[in-house]
Amino acid sequence: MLPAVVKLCCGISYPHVRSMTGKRMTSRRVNMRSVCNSSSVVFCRTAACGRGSVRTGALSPAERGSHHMSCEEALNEALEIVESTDGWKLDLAEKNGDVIYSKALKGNRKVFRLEAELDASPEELYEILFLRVEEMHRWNPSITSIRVLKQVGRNTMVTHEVSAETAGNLIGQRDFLSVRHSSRSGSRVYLGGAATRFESLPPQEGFVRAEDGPTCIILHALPHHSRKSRFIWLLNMDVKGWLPKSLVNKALPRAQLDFTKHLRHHLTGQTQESRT
Ligand SMILES: CC(C)CCC[C@@H](C)[C@H]1CC[C@H]2[C@@H]3CC=C4C[C@@H](O)CC[C@]4(C)[C@H]3CC[C@]12C
Repeated sequence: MLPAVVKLCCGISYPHVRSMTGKRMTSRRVNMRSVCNSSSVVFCRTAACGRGSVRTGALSPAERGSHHMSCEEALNEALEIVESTDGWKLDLAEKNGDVIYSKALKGNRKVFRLEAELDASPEELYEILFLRVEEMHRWNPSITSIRVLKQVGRNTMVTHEVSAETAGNLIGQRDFLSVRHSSRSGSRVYLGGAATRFESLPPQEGFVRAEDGPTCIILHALPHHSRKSRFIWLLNMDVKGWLPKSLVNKALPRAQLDFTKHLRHHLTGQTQESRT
């Protein structure tokens, strides 16, 4: 009952989600769910009543569409995809050990799973990738800006992201409107995201609004290393616009490798800073 109420009052829709997998999530992750549940309730209450710093208001039934998903369902959906064992093919393998696997979901949408090892603890990465998400454009030239439009507690936020128009990016500039959510299970940190609609920020003129998610990042500490993590990132993106699939499916894993490269570079700077 509660999830249904949550979804109803949330006014956040994930139109593409169900058509993609054709099923709903089961509650496998008991401890994670309880963390998520509490924050999504707060989130939805705030969204529906317009309390908090940004008034969102409730979306009209037409805007809402017929498919709803709560933040936690989106994260679970992404985890289900990333942890599935069938259908993955090696897409790219870098000399430094970074690998990307890809898999076609129903509807022939390709998703990508990057696996890398990073010199930072899950906690440090959580700080960089979630708490300080608005600073990402400073160290990642693929991103022009990220704004937190709404923050609900520590674990959930609505963000607007604009990707950069860089020479290496064959796809062109995009903007995204996502709900982002974090949760933990022991020493693991999960970051989830999915495209959403937000009344006060309809698609912008001159921008192609792409849809990110359901997507997730899993951060977990490597055994016997206090400052090393395994970084697993599911990229599940509909870039929209008329583009050949072959081009998109080349650009997306490239974008993942670039992201990881910039993140590493940023981490090196941070380590030097903390030593001086
Ligand atoms: C190829 C073109 C279209 C897109 C290139 C830019 C892509 C790689 C950028 C644009 C927006 C970015 C996302 C913006 C916000 C977050 C939330 C954070 O907690 C983890 C990283 C994550 C999920 C970023 C991953 C990289 C991202 C998806």
